[in-house]
Amino acid sequence: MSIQLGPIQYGKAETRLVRIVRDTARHEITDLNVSSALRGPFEAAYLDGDQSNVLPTDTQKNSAYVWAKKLNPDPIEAYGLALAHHFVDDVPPVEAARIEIERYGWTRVEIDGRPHDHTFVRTGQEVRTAAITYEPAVTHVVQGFKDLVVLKSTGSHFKDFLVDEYTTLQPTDDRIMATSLTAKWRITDPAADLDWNGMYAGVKAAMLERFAELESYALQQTLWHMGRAALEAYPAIAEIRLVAPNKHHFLVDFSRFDEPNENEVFHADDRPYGLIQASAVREGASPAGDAWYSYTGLV
Ligand SMILES: O=c1[nH]c(=O)c2[nH]c(=O)[nH]c2[nH]1
Repeated sequence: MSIQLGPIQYGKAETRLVRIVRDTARHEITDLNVSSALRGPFEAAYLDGDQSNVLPTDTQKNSAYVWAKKLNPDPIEAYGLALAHHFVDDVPPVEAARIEIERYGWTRVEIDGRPHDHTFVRTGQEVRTAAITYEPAVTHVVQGFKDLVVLKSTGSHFKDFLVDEYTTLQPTDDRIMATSLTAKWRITDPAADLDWNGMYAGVKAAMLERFAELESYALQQTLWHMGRAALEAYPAIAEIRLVAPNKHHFLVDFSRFDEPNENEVFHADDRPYGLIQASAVREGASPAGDAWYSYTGLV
């Protein structure tokens, strides 16, 4: 019986770093969770415990800190690309690097309507994500977000579904649609001057507009149209993947009470939930390669 070593990668996961830009009295904050993974000829470390090719994960953590100092890590995609280039270009024998970043949002506290220079409040909205894979013959950036909680209180139907002897669900022409959306979109070999923050805001806005305006007959349909909206808005995006738990809101039965309940009071159930996944791919797009080969599973 022959047992072979399979695919390997190693690195430092979840380096929490906060960068303050304080060149003026008006500070800027970038709050990150950074993971790096190196890919290359590291078999000896696994097979024999030979560390001669192994750049310690502790060093990778330090590099994440130093690169956050060298350059303001905003946009996170440019920071991730620079860090990946460092590992591959400066550290033989590293052959490819994967950088995964979560960015937590902060906005300025407002006092008497004026944004404060150095006091911030965490935004409860989505976590922005980026995954950079530098190989180096090809570069993939997967930009995205997770935990974007959205809800529409009407404009959603679910009816005419397949029914068998176990089906109890009632059809509806007016329900709440809500989800906590994860979206990731791939740009392969991005242009050097790509406006990452602009693309992020634009994709999010395009998807939210479609979510709001599409008369929905299923979460599946809504996701497909949201994904299409992103690809329509940005030709540089090769494909997009969406994951959406259907956050069910069940109408509370008021038949025992002396009150009507005309789609006004719901029970927000947390589990089980439908879990709907979708993707949209541009025809003729460059191949995905290892763009989706994840390290931490966080982004
Ligand atoms: O949008 C929906 N898609 C489904 O597949 C489904 N299944 C279900 O029970 N409710 C819903 N809603």
